[in-house]
Amino acid sequence: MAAEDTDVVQSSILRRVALYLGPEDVIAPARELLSIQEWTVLPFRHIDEVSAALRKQQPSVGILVLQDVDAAKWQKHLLRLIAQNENIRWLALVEKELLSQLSIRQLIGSAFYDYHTTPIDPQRFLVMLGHAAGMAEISREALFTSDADPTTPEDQMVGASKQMQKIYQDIRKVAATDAPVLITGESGTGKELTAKAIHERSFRKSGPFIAVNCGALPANLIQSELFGHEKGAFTGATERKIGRIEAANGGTLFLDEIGDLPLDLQVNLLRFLQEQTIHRVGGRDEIRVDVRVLAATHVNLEEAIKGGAFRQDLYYRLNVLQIHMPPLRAREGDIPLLANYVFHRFADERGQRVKGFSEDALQIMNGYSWPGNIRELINRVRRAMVMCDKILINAEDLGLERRQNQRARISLAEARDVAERNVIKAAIAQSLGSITRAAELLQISRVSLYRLMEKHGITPPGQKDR
Ligand SMILES: Nc1ncnc2c1ncn2[C@@H]1O[C@H](COP(=O)(O)OP(=O)(O)OP(=O)(O)O)[C@@H](O)[C@H]1O
Repeated sequence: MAAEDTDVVQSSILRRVALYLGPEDVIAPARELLSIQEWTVLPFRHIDEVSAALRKQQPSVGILVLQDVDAAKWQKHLLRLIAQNENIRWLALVEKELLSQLSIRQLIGSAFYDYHTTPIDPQRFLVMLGHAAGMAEISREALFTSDADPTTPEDQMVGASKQMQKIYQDIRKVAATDAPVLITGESGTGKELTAKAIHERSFRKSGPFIAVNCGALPANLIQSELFGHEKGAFTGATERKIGRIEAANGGTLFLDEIGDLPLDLQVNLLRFLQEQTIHRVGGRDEIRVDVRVLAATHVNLEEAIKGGAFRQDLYYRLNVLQIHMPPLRAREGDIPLLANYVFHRFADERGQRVKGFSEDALQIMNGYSWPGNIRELINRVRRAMVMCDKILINAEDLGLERRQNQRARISLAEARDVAERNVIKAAIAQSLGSITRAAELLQISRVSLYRLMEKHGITPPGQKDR
């Protein structure tokens, strides 16, 4: 995947994310409409925070409140931000009186996509925001879309967190080689999607992508499923069958749950990886096959090797390159993006009144640990979209509040602990990792926040939670 493709992949979802630098009361009148129209507005107090956020997020629109006449200062700030990400469309919010200043008019004319005078007229402001996002997307596409990127909506990888930026980089790097890749990570983190992305960015992209779930096939069928069989090879083999490895000729074979492959088949697979040839079951001929193998596992294969369930030599063969998919709870800022993505992708399934998520739902989603990762998020949001009969989906529609209620047998102290931890994690996520901002949101000092993070085992952003 070219660096630019990552932007294409992200562009459709980041359309409705805007950075906002200015006092809350200026944008407050538009808050309700923003929420109904499914905009995520990320608030900031200082220009340095905006700049830091741009290293992690790539929204389509930035909104700056120009509060004073120091046009030179704003110009400097803006040039810095534009240099960081030239795809963002910047909008100015400015008091009518300030517009009489020539320097401010020059600044707006030269560096901003559009402006709006305060106090905000929510309807007009939302139209302007929509145009800016649309333009950002069009120019992104014009710059980056190429015929070489066959990404379909179903295969889109959504995520702007630094953890996902690293995955996009890794995909790009391994796609340029033909070596096996082992993709590790918890269930539902996107291992198969990553395998497809590697295939689609490799020189094999016009060949087949064949996925086999080694855990889902019965042991007695798996050999013929993978290697094929000749007619009469065993009872019931009435026809010659081409196996999945052969079917992947010229393309990529994705072996999911490789840790479930029986030991005897691990030997056969190893031979194939070493020699690039196979024998169909019951066949004598050696068949040459040109296939790249990608494998995935959610179990620790090193442990499986120690326990004798997995061959070390096969592990070394498969693990030439490795990509580790981060769990959703560690992907800073991606939960609201994914929730909105699912909301749009399955738009035709949702109740007619449903227009988006309540603040409360977004907060609870941010603080939840998502043991089933993205697959669980997709399921919960889809179900909520169908079941919700209000304008905004709330925590109960997502089945998350109910889960907490089910824990009613825990003590009050434990419940407080859980709530405290969740609120802190949500504030840190909402602040894109800025401890200062998170402390402000929580209305406590930075020192107290660090103490509470220590208490709950929440590590500062950039490190993994304990
Ligand atoms: N970054 C992402 N953006 C959007 N959708 C995603 C993303 N990652 C995964 N998904 C979706 O989440 C679901 C689970 O992904 P996938 O099957 O790739 O996970 P997996 O890690 O292979 O799961 P398992 O270990 O259970 O096989 C799929 O519907 C996939 O399309």
